[in-house]
Amino acid sequence: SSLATTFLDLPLANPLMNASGVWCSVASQLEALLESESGAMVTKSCTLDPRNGNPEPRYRVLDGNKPWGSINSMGLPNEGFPYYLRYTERHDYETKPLFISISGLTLDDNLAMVDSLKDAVTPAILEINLSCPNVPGKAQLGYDFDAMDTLLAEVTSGYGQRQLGVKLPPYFDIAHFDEAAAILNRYPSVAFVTCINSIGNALVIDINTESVIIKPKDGFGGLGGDYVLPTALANVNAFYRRCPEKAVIGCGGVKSGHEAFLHILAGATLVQMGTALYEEGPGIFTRVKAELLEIMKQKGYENLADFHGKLKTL
Ligand SMILES: O=C(O)c1[nH]c(=O)[nH]c(=O)c1I
Repeated sequence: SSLATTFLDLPLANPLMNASGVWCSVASQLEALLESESGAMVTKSCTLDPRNGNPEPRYRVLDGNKPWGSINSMGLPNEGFPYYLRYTERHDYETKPLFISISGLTLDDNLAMVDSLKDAVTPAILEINLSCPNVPGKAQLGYDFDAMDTLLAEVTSGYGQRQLGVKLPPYFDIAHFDEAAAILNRYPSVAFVTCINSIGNALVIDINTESVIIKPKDGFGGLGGDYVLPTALANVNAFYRRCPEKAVIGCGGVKSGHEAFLHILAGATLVQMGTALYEEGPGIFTRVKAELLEIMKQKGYENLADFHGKLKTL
């Protein structure tokens, strides 16, 4: 069996990569991802200028010894767009593809970053984050369909119809899947969707301290890990069914070959890891690769195409 795949006509050794935001904010982390066995990698969502982000503690795993998931309200800390643009200029694209994630605070900031990327003519693949839930006072684009439509119209024309993708928040209503997909399908150059970002504004309470466990936003933060897997699979499959011309990248609740297999069965071409990578480090890619291969062997699948998107219904 083989994990080899392609994405936007690029060859990948395997479908596994990090989720934006995890182990990808600074050069040392990006170099560790490059050296890891991931098939691809993505940078931390960036703004035009560097940001410190929210006060700490701003990331916690829940039930520490056996983390069922995580909650975070990082607040978009990042080194600023120029830092990541410089990394795209020195990345080794022969080793693995690189995605660059942007999350501008304004439409103009997003357009400025897109314009610089277009001029840079870099092989890096643009993933526009429409779903950061943790910038106080800023509603996320993914839940404002008019704003999302406007952004995509401006960005796709600004990017000269070059292929790009969007990172979406989870949706929980069939009508919302329909509406979001209808907008996305009007932009053929949006070649992929990454589902899902964290489930926004959850609240974790510690019974011993009778307190919330992260400092920003009175403890409200994005949920990741085991808790989000069924929602992640639903969003992957919903957009896989509704956007036949686009690829879907699955993200949410992947911590072993098992969940990676489920995401691919549901329609994901690539699979991202966030919480599990945060807790285990880049060695996780070696483990999950072996686990996924083992499951494929048990089931008699030679390659990913043998089961990609082949989820059965009853
Ligand atoms: O708080 C963050 O930095 C953050 N946290 C998330 O869970 N998703 C995001 O897209 C972002 I930009």
